[in-house]
Amino acid sequence: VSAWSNVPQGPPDAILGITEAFKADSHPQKINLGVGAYRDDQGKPYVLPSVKEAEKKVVDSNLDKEYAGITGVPAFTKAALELAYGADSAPLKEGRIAVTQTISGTGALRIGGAFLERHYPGAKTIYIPTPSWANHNAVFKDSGLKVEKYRYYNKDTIGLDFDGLIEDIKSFPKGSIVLLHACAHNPTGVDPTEEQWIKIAEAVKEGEHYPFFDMAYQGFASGDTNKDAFALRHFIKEGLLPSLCQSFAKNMGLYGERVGAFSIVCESAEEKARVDSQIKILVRPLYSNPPVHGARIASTILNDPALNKQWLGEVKGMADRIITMRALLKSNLEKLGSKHDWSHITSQIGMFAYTGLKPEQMDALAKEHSVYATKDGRISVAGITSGNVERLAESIYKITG
Ligand SMILES: Cc1[nH+]cc(COP(=O)(O)O)c(/C=N/[C@@H](CC(=O)O)C(=O)O)c1O
Repeated sequence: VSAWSNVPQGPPDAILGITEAFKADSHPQKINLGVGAYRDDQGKPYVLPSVKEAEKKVVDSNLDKEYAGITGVPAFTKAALELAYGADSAPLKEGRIAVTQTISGTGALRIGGAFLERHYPGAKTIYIPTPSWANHNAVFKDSGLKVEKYRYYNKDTIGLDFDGLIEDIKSFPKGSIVLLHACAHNPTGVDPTEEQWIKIAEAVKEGEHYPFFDMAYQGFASGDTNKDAFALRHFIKEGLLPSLCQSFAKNMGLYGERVGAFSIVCESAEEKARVDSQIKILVRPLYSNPPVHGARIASTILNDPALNKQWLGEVKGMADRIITMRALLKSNLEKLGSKHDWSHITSQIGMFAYTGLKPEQMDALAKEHSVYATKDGRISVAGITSGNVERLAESIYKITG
């Protein structure tokens, strides 16, 4: 008998499975609002011109294909830190930030989870928002951490449950690990205001909790990379020593190149050296060292002033297109005479809109209208175009009135 006869059939991935269903649909105007990947106004994947330019430079430099170090391409990780923490960041200038290149954002979360599981002095439990990115739970569980939740989203106001969030953070056992979405919360698109972030930092500091940031959308939320890094940089100004997971999948469109970074702000350069040595010991038996091509593209963009400027313009262009599609969807729903308040569609930020539609309504959207999105009512706004927004609004209106 085969060794695998008792392997059970597992469920399709909540997010990536939507694309399978979309592909199977033959409707000529089908719409895919599932996976959080940017599309242009023709509904096509977008390779940023700055990325094409940078890739040409990389290829023309005839680099070898030798192994990168365990922590990846140094010119990339150095520039990734500067993008996130800011050129004038104190810990950065004092050489106190340990960093490794990772297999995109998921890899950063996994390395971070595994590092905390192995070295965190407190309880090996991580508190994640309700709701959070569908994959967070499995990433941290598979890292060996216990996953608990804190209140984040208020379904009545379709906004932030700020009081609940603060109450929960204050109720955690002292020194708990708290996962925070730095910007463009997935799936709700609801972010704390800067004033609320200041209060969240106070609550985290008061409880001596450990802040673990997931920043998968820097620049993609507001169109301004510095603005989107406000929470992370404020926590550091307050003397907190966070971990950070970065992804260049969305803001550079490097989805399939798997470019990311994981960093830990340490108390001193000496501590950073010890932490760095343990990160290497953790990465080496996992995948030894990361792929160089995507990191070389990202590093070329970040380290070349002209390309960096061009890239920032392109990121802002993506963010602006999303903001325009939010406004178009809302105005189309209103034009149809919908009685609902759709202001959350434009007040939310980043790749996703949390519509408030129920799972059975999302099912009906797919079955009756060939509009595909995840059951939780999240739609990837990037999938909306000026060509499909009217049909989308009609479909939602027919279901919600
Ligand atoms: C918050 C968050 N963190 C990390 C990731 C991982 O991205 P990576 O490609 O590993 O850099 C994603 C991806 N989110 C979209 C795609 C996915 O689910 O993989 C999504 O939510 O659709 C996130 O939304």
